[in-house]
Amino acid sequence: MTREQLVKQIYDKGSYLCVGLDTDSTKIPAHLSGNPDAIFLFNKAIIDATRETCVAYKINTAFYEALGTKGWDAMEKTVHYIGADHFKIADAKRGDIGNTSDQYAKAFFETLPFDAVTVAPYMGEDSVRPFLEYEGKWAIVLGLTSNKGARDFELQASGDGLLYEKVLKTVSSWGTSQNLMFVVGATQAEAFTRIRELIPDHFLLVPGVGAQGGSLQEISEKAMIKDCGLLVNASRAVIYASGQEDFSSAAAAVAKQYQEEMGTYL
Ligand SMILES: O=c1ccn([C@@H]2O[C@H](COP(=O)(O)O)[C@@H](O)[C@H]2O)c(=O)[nH]1
Repeated sequence: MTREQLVKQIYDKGSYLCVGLDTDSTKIPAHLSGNPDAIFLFNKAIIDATRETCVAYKINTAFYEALGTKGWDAMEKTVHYIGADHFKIADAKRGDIGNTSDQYAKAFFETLPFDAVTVAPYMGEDSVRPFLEYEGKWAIVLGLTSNKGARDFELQASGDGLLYEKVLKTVSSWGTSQNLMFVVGATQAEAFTRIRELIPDHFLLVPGVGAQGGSLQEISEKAMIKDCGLLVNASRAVIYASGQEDFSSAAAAVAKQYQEEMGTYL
């Protein structure tokens, strides 16, 4: 999906919500959990309930890889079920020497129909470049993450700035704002103004609202740009809004609330 197509979806829907399908097999409601296809059926119900209110889905591959082939099959069915109108992110945090990254890019962009893969920048340019070589596909590079471990490296001094600032500056020269986004955690709201000085045009994937407590209002006020430039992810707050039979209507209601609030900032 191109930037133009993504932006059109955002303004047509009045939403920059990304629903995170962090589907934990231990949290599937009881009426589904005995079904051999429970993970996919849960995801399908969430997707059907949130399609109109979000523009993207983020599949965190860890939750599927943890289940072996059964989990990978559920992920594959899910990404196909989402379809072409939504931006599909594999949150896999990949990145390795060039010929290995080639294979990761092939796995998510050719074998599976994802639009974007999250990539760790630590191994440098040759580890990221393979994800930038597909027309209409995106690398979403970890910039400043939402967890407390961000202090261990990302927020440490490096040269005349902070390490994450160096990552944003350097990585942004490897691609363009048409094929490269950055992950910035919603819990890092005080950094958003600085981040927009460094990368004024790139889309940001922002996890950390909902369960991690980040403020949608603060992020939107500080980091929204003229064509939005934001995808805000919520996983647990949406998909586990209820643990009962009404889980999909509860998810729909939470996603609708996010959409309504986002509509006021767009
Ligand atoms: O800095 C980061 C990078 C990735 N994540 C991922 O986003 C979701 C957040 O889930 P919630 O349930 O909405 O908290 C999850 O997949 C994380 O692995 C992040 O949280 N922070």
